[in-house]
Amino acid sequence: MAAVDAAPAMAALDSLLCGSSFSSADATDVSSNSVSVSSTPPTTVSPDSMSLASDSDLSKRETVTASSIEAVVTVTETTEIEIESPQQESGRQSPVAGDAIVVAEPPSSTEPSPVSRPRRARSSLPVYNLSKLAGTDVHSKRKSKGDTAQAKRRSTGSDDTAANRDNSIVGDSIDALAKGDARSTTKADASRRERSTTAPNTPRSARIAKKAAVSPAPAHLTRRATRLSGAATEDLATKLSALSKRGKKAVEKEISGLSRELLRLRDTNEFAHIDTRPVRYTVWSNGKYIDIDPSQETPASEPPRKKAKVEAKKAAEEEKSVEEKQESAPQPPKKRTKKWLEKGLYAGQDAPTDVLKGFTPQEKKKIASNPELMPSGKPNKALPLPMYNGLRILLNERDFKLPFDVCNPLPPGQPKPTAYRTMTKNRFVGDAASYWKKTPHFGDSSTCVCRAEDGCDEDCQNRIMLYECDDTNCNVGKDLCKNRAFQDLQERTKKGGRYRVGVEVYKTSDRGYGVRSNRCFEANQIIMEYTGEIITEAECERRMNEVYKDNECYYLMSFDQNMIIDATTGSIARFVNHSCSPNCRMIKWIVSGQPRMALFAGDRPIMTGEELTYDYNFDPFSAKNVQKCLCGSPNCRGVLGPKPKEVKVPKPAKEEKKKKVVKKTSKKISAKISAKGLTPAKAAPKRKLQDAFEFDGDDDEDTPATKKQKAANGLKKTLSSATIKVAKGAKDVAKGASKGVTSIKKSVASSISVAAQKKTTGSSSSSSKAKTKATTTTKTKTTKTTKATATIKRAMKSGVTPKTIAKKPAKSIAAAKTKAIAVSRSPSLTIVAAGVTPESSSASTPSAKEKKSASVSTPASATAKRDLPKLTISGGKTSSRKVTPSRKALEAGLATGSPMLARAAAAALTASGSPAKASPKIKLVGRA
Ligand SMILES: C[S@@+](CC[C@H](N)C(=O)[O-])C[C@H]1O[C@@H](n2cnc3c(N)ncnc32)[C@H](O)[C@@H]1O
Repeated sequence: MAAVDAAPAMAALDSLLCGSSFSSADATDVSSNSVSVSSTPPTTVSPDSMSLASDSDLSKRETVTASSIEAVVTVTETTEIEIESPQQESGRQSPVAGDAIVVAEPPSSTEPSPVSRPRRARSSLPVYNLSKLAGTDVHSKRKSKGDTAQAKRRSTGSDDTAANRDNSIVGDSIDALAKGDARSTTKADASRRERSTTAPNTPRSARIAKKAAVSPAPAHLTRRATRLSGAATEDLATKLSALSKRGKKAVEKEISGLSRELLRLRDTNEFAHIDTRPVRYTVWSNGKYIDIDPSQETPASEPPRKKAKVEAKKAAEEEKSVEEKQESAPQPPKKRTKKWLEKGLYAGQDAPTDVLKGFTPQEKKKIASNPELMPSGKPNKALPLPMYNGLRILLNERDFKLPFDVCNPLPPGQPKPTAYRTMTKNRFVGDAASYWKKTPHFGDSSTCVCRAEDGCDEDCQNRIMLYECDDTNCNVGKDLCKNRAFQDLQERTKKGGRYRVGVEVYKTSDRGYGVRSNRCFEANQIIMEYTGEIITEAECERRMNEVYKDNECYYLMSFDQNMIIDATTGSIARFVNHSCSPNCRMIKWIVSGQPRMALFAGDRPIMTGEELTYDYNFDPFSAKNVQKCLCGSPNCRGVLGPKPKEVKVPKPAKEEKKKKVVKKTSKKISAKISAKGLTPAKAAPKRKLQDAFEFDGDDDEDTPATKKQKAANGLKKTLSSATIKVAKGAKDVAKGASKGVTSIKKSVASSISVAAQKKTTGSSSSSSKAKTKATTTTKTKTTKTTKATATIKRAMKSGVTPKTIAKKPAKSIAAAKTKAIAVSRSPSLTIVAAGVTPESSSASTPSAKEKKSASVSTPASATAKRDLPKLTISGGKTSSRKVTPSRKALEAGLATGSPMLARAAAAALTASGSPAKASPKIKLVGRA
């Protein structure tokens, strides 16, 4: 052992230090105690080969021991084990064990070795006590009996770190190796032994401790204890200085490298097992991940930087808000502006301009004497008084109540039809479009002759003809023109909203759905357009048989050119119910050359909340198709059918024949429709020729003003009857106006196309002449596909300028305020003859005498004529007004639906020196 070479020792040390921190711990394996603690002991003790080796083997083993530290360790271990073998316990001493002990004994006899112990003591030691080796003997009985020494050991041991212990041992080993003598080695061994004595849980240690307690510990023991308690590193450094350069470097390198690395690691959160990542709370619902708003997460989960940012932001915001507060503080609080309700009971209805209208002179005096009652001229921003009675109420100082719905006329949430598809514009479907294009019969409008001050009022020729003014046919201009109902409607409803639209569908108690007003409407004001799909008769038939066969209600209405509007997909006007005393009318107008249907208010204003109705006036064709009318008006006819007069009026046999032929073409479909549900549209009555000129039953109730309005708005007529009327009217006009009209092909026309062209030659001076060409095309329809056209062409020179032609009749019409010439287009084509209101149409029929003299022929209804206003021409003085022949012709022409034809006829009349020229006055005979 003394001959141990330093080089292999250093190499061994090197290998010991090159590893983890546990490498140095492994170095403690040189201690037998360490071995016994760290290694897994066998459960049964049996002498190994080394313990049984003979003396002769000893020399060999020593050589091995000298060759490497590991060998030394092995030997030592073996020695230790041998010492504690049960064979020794039985008194049989192994030579190896004895030798080993001898080697470990210090040479000096004066200094007792701390590790030397009596053989007796050694033999009494238990061999391989598992609990001791594993360190679990602290829980043994001895501990519970108050083994203070053991407790002390344990507390001492807890102070010592493993590293210190290891270092001290390594230091001892190095020390010994560096000295290179046996004594040093022995000393190192002794230190190992001493180390083993400090190891806990061995009875031997306990005994040593007892000894130490009795006698003071030797100096070297004290020093070693100090070393074990923490000064070992310094010692190590001191001792390393004794090493050779190479060894020192190697050791320093390893140690310093390790410590640096450890230092670096120690500062990391990872090393300290600190998780700084934010905790994200995840929520899963029904197998889906729900992302939580990060702002809802606990602030603790925010990383510090983010937290700092958020805090800074918050602080900035607070500062800002404080600044704002400071800034806003001195400012006076904003004045709240009251928003007044403008809608309600009077929505859409202008207040009367003349507040004194209708007051008696006494009342007027009273009002004048009380200036408070007189209107100040300032706009009234308060809740208005009842519009027409307000002033009177104030005057008489009466109490009054405003209706409950003055500001909220209709409660919301009305039930609506399920299949509720709307269409705001007509749409041609199938063949309808192509067929429609072939007959541009409405392109004959000419510019009206109204003046700015007139503003296209009731005397506007476009209005009379039910042509809407636009940029192409208006003399007044958009700003002043009042004949633009459809444009007004579009503007009104463009923005939407219930008050602008003004109508809503609601559920009636007994007639299915209906439509009521959401606002007020003036008399004759446009309310809504009747739109839908424009289809041919064939398509209508197909739909009736295939699509609507199970329907209870149909929304089909005869329109124009044998077409039908199917409003199943269309505007809500289709829900308007019938009434025998309606407050509205359905009228067809020509807008930009195209026919359009719309619902207009009747002759009296409509108040908010009223149900809107019009007279279907359709022919059920069969008694079994008759539906009971539930309108509830006093003059209810009892059924949804034509007006009684229309049924009562006897018809000449000749006309009956004609009508029968006409009916053939459309009866088939109409009958089907009426059989299915008696809708107003398809089942529209086939008006008889004279029906178009008959009065309604409520004629007597109508004032002249009412009649005028009615005349201006027209009356629905059926396709076939209108055709006849037009054909006949055209013929009569031609006869009466000039007798120069070549011919009109009489036919059972389904429609009439009247085109008129005005050709003006020369300047606007009085010498200039106008050339007017009037063409009337009558389409015959004996079958659906055949058409016969009769064209009347007349080009005549007129002695009057176009201005004369145009203005004279206009003026004449304006003068006749009590009468109106109206052409009303019903779903097929409705014509109201000159001087005839829709309701008084039968009264317009001139007498036979008048027919002869005036040549103005309208289909007659002899029964009513005496009661009705008549338009006639006489050579004498007129009782009411004077009308030129051209006016007469114009009026007659208007009856056919074409102002141009009328003008042409008038020109012809003038030029041909007809009786009309000789007696150019038209006598308008009013009702008695
Ligand atoms: C075009 S729809 C009108 C809207 C219909 N009420 C609805 O709910 O769809 C026509 C049908 O309404 C019913 N109707 C309309 N006015 C009526 C009245 N005055 N009396 C009874 N039924 C009426 C009839 O059934 C008629 O066939």
